[in-house]
Amino acid sequence: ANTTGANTQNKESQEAVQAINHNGKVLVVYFSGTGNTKRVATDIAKATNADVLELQPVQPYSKEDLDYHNKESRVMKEMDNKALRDIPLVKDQPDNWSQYDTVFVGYPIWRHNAAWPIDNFIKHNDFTGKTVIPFATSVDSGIGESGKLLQQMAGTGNWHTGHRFASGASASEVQEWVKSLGF
Ligand SMILES: Cc1cc2nc3c(=O)[nH]c(=O)nc-3n(C[C@H](O)[C@H](O)[C@H](O)COP(=O)(O)O)c2cc1C
Repeated sequence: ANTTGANTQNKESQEAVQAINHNGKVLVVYFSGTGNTKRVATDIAKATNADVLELQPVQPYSKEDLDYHNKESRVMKEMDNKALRDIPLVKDQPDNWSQYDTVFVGYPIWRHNAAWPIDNFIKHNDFTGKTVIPFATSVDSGIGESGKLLQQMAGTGNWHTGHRFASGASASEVQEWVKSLGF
């Protein structure tokens, strides 16, 4: 590593890289109900040489559970009742957490916000000193306030605005975005 680089860089270019430590280890953490976010997460991990943790609810969501056209489906009941949105995860604390400098956090957009199965990951980890980059997939909604709300939930970490991909985003779109972050 070039230890004198930080001193010779001007302020502007330091801001341009937004404190991503590209020498550090990268982790991609995501929840995916139907596989779209999983695909994007996998493409990000390939492009950044990252480790991956898929967040899996102890009680997985079936296709019927995710039917948002049915008011009686699991996801719609959870949508209507905050008390049901505490979703235990098989594993919500990544191994060797302290070794990661950059963490990508991925989720589907559920009614204009981050899908709540990631909340226990956000609440149960300390993001101090880490660069956190949210990403989402959705049919047509933007990433909106979802990243900001997760940042508030976390209370720590250096959070980026993040990026929303269409449900069927191509690998090359993902690669371009990752490149734009300087990887
Ligand atoms: C409960 C629920 C709510 C959703 N709400 C939105 C929404 O508000 N806006 C949108 O564009 N897509 C919405 N979608 C579609 C998903 O964001 C989209 O299909 C996403 O790519 C799913 O990612 P996944 O395959 O990783 O689960 C919703 C899907 C579900 C299941």
